[in-house]
Amino acid sequence: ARPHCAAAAKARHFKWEISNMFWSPDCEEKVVIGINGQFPGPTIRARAGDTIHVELKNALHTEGVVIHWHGIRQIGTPWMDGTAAISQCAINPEETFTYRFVVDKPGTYFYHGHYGMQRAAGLYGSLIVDVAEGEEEPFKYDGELNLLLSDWYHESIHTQMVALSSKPLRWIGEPQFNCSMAAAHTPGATQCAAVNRQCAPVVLPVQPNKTYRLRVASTTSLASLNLAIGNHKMTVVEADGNYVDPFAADDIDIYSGDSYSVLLTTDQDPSSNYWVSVGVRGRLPKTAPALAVLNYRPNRASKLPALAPPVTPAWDDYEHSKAFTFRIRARAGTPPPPATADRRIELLNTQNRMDGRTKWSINNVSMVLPATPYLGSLKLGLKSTLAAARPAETFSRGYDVRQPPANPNTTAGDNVYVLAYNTTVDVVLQNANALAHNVSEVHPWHLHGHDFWVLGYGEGPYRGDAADEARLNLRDPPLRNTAVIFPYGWTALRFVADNPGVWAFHCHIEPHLHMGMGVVFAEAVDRVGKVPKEAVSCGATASALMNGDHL
Ligand SMILES: O=C1O[C@H]([C@@H](O)CO)C(O)=C1O
Repeated sequence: ARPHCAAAAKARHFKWEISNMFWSPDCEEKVVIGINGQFPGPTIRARAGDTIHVELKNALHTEGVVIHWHGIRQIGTPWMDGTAAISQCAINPEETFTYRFVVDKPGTYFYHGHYGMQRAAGLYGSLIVDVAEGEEEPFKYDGELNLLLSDWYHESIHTQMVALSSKPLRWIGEPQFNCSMAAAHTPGATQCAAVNRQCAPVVLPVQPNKTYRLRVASTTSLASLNLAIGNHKMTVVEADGNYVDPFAADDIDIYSGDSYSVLLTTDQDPSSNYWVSVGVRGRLPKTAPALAVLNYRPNRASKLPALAPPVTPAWDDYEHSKAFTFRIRARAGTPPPPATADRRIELLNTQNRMDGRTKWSINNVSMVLPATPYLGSLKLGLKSTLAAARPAETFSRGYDVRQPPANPNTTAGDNVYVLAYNTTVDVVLQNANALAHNVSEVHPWHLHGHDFWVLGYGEGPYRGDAADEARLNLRDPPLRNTAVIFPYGWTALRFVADNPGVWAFHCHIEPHLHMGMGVVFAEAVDRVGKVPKEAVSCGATASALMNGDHL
């Protein structure tokens, strides 16, 4: 027996400089936001229990920046969540801010910009947390592979943000070319030869007859994706940093904000390489599938696979998507949800018009973020932080989710829900028809500060009656931080408000968040510990601090 070593949690220090730089993600030179001259940013690797220190210098010339640690709950450190206008002030050019937080749970995570649309400018990277020293994963593997999926636009995010805020809307359209860094082998895209390392095809090197843990996460701006590997099955074992009941799949769906681990056994003809295909889901695929190479060593990586790339399911095959999603169940041993909730918040997702612009609204209010981050202003109890009225807890049962809104006019608001400490909260996300007839899109919703149990899904309007209740799974619902709503459907989530802070909950599609598709949970703010001044010294909070108020 191995002597049990006392938890050897480490402090892991990183020094980052964030700057704009020329890069060619798909062999066409553009400007990306890079970290230490790298795109995507450096991978952070740590063990559960470690403390991450990222000393971040903003070297963008004229823009603020923040980094959100997607999937890390920031228990006790809500000021380190990295959401501009919510958990902290944007870090000004030439300023340095140090993120310090504990990664308490093993899993596949990532980090990304959370100010304006900076994620879509390429500001992201992987964050992988291994089990604590001396502990073991509940499955075995011989090696590991990691894919961080993204999409890419040739227009700058500045152009995109102006277009999205224009009267009338100038929709940014579908991503220009690639769905991942792996795009270079896309049939027809001959300009993407592997001569330019910045757009060279991704190669996943493997040995025959081994089992690999493939980590996959999606930080796409818009696209929902599906991943398939020629002739290989995958066994899904982890979702969003939580173990799931293992199940085999030929292909997996990955929405923006999702992460998975799958086990892959290299039991195919070792004289060949195999294609990994990444295709678009849920929206007309104007972007060709991206390809990576599963390279059975010692074959050369450039040896073309004998088989054609696997064809990912049709973009609008929602039955396929649902079948995959519904198979995701918690692994035995996962904490079960409380049997009942104290509060149910029902959120109707609609596309609307406001003053000639196109917006996304929640219960007919489109979210706008304040000049002063909530964590400071609410902690100080500054008057006029919130509007007089709190947002609606539900929507009219008479609303026809199958039709475009009868009255498309919407208003703007803070969408801040105040949650009492330790209450159990149910959220029902209700999808609806967009402005155009017969259009209802997929929206992946991401919650900061928590995992939630995904209790269930339904078609059409949620009524909260016995039939809807019967659809809820209280036995083995998966814990996740991102959950999708399918077209015209609803999704029910449950979480316990046990992490004081101010947390964003929003559609992870970057342009949709920009268009107002989100809410904020102000959770037991009176119980938030001492907020570091450097996180919230701006706007009305800075004035109050100068006047002698204390955080
Ligand atoms: O927000 C969106 O706007 C467009 C379309 O609805 C209007 O052009 C689209 O596809 C979105 O997802």
